[in-house]
Amino acid sequence: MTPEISLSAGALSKSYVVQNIRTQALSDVSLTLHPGELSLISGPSGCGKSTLLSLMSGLSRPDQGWVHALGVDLGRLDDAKRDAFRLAHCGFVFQGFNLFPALNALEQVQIVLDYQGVPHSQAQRGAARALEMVGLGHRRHLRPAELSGGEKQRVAIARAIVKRPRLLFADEPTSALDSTNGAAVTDLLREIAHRSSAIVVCVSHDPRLIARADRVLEMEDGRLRHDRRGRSGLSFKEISP
Ligand SMILES: Nc1ncnc2c1ncn2[C@@H]1O[C@H](COP(=O)(O)OP(=O)(O)OP(=O)(O)O)[C@@H](O)[C@H]1O
Repeated sequence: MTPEISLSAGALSKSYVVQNIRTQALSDVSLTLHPGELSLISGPSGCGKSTLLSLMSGLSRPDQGWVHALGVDLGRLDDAKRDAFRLAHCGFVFQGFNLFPALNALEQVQIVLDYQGVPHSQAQRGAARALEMVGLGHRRHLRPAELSGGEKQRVAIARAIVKRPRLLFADEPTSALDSTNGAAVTDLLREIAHRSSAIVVCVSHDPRLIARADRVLEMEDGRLRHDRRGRSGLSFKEISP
């Protein structure tokens, strides 16, 4: 049976201690994200967006609270099992693209399936399909130095979706892009959510992206403040402190 596509967190808190000074990055955050939607986590610098993404994706552990992903309580997994969970079910897109300079676009994407032990020709077909999905089929033989910033980010997205993850996390995926490319990348992430019924979560402090998301979660001082429908603009929920 296919597991239900679900991602929920309850009462998440996280602080960091540096040189005996404690910073409360996240305080008592609860939320449920829905499949088939692009959810945007927005808010000013330092409000806890990346920390929330990191906890929701199992990259780090909360001080308090829980995360349930695809029916799995991530807090009950040891580090090796959380790594295996992420490898199997999560895709990641970061601001800096993180592409290998020597590999062409097809190879950048294919390497993910090679690493999973998928047979070569199947991996090549899968990588080509993912590049088609992001509109880069015709650019598959180019290396990063020969691609624009927007194209590089689309290769990074193809790499993140090639194994068809149920959960896709993007941290500031548009901050290195101009507004046209930023909008195109955001639209692509939304399209991926709609087409694949994945849960797509994007962290950004770029206010221009708010109108392009299905749902906008606004953070301030480590807390969720507003939860509203972005594109329809129909519902709006104020979260009391
Ligand atoms: N590894 C860390 N060590 C110490 N403090 C940290 C660490 N990571 C985050 N913080 C602090 O926690 C707070 C929240 O940081 P976080 O990166 O989650 O915010 P953010 O909203 O994503 O910020 P930005 O938009 O600038 O990326 C900030 O005060 C930050 O300085």
